[in-house]
Amino acid sequence: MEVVVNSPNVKYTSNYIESNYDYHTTKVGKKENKLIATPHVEHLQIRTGRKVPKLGVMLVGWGGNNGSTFTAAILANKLGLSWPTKKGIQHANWFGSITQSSTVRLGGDSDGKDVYVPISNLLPMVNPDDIEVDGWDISKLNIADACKRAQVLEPFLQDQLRSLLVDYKPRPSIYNPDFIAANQSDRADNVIKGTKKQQVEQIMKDIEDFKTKSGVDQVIVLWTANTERFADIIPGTNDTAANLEAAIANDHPEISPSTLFAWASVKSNCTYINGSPQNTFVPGVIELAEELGVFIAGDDFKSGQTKLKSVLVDFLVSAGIKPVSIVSYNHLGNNDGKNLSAPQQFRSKEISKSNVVDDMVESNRILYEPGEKPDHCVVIKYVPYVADSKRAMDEYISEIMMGGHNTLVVHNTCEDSLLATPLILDLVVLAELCSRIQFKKRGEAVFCTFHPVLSILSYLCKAPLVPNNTPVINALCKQRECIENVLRACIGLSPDSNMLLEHKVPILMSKAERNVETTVTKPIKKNYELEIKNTEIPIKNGIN
Ligand SMILES: NC(=O)c1ccc[n+]([C@@H]2O[C@H](COP(=O)([O-])OP(=O)(O)OC[C@H]3O[C@@H](n4cnc5c(N)ncnc54)[C@H](O)[C@@H]3O)[C@@H](O)[C@H]2O)c1
Ligand SMILES: O=P([O-])([O-])O[C@@H]1[C@@H](O)[C@H](O)[C@@H](O)[C@H](O)[C@@H]1O
Repeated sequence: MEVVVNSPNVKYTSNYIESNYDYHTTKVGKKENKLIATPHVEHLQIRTGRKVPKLGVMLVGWGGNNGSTFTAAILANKLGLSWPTKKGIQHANWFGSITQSSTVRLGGDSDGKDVYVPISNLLPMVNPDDIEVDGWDISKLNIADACKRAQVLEPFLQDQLRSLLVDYKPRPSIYNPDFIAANQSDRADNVIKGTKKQQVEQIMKDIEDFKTKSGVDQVIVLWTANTERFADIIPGTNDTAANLEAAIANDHPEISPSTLFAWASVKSNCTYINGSPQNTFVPGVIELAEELGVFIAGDDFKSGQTKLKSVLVDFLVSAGIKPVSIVSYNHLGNNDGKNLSAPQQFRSKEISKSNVVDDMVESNRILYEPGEKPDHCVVIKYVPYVADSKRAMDEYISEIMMGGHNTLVVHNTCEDSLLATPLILDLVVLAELCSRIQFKKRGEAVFCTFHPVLSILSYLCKAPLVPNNTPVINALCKQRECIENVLRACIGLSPDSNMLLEHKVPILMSKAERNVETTVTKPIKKNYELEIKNTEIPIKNGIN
């Protein structure tokens, strides 16, 4: 059901949803041994384009487990397919996608009951059924055969899609054996020859060719190819846009395929998203994106073990419990696992999986001294037999009061690609939506967009890429609230504070809830009356 906001601060025109939104924050300063908290408000005008474009998604690594599964899922949902399984009939769905399968609390009805709506009802979003898919792979296998190779989807479903998927053929791609595991070389039968400059030119031609042939209005390029080793950041080579452009022209060996794809995409005015952990976004690419105002986002889909970690550690630390040892082991047998069995590629993944607790640890100086962190160990092993069915085992040891310990052990088995595929959808749907959202301070003339480094997509990434000198947030609940509350602001609704005072304070409660009239008239005791203005919070034993 569509959501229409009844407010003088929200206007629906034929082209935009416009909202006057007061953005409230708290500025904190220090004065002697006090922290001074000062409420601050920015009076904003936000407008969201109502026309949803026809979206094209070009996947790098299209023939992989994630890429082929994503393509099959788009068609299976579009065609409303179902298939028999040993437990009965299974219908296509998008479980695991927040835009397709999650809801938000809109507010309370006249009976005081919470009203929840699909998150996609808040603002006009791309319908997955309308997405056109294309892409590249170093393996020339068509997508029907790629699905078979991936061993992710049931044969009964694959059989229904084969006649369609067989016509999806990945475009030749940029292959550089120096950046992915040597064990991937047997797949590389579909590569673009030539210099790096020629390869970039071909990628840009491919994007234009896809646009022309598909008739899409907008293209988003997303990397779901193999994890690459980290590239060295070399001053004079990839540290600025100009130097990177020159390095590409000079065929510099340290420019990775993923950076070439990012460069070509940004030059083609296409949002580029990195679903893998490598440092595709060298400073030269970030500078180009900022100069051209093109969105980039990443890194590394946050799909399973790490997603849970960004909830569990947040829960423990915010409960005043101190995680002191985190060991995350998993084994899997898909091609991703095969590629990650090589040390340099594993190192990329180890980095993205290891930094996810930093913000939560940093938030609590009662538990942790400056610089103190839990032991954190990441292990990934390749065991072919389990294929895409990843087995993850985690152990969390925490200190509780008076020298006690709490040990949480988690065992998690999942088809890894079925956790990542819905994230690909959310990344492209939300990135496209963000391209239609603009902000300005009330009274000013010019609207601006989000910063080109689209950190609002952090919820979907293990190692969020954020604008320089801005905070990296990994706590999943905060990341999800960020998305929810930005969408609410676009339709003039305040953040859901979860205070629910309307159910706690008699003067706000409904008559039915109050049921004892006298509590409303009960005099408020003097010492409860607080004057809240520039609240001064004394600093206790050095804790800010
Ligand atoms: N749960 C998940 O599946 C998950 C979670 C987080 C991150 N990731 C990352 O997503 C990526 C894809 O995962 P997957 O399971 O689909 O892996 P996959 O190995 O099945 O697919 C990768 C595909 O990329 C292709 N490829 C490699 N180099 C290429 C290049 N330069 N250009 C074009 N294609 C290239 C390979 O041929 C392969 O088809 C990996 O980097 C993985 O680490 C996956
Ligand atoms: O998202 P997550 O489950 O923490 O991490 C996953 C790893 O556990 C897995 O070994 C790897 O193959 C996937 O690419 C993904 O990165």
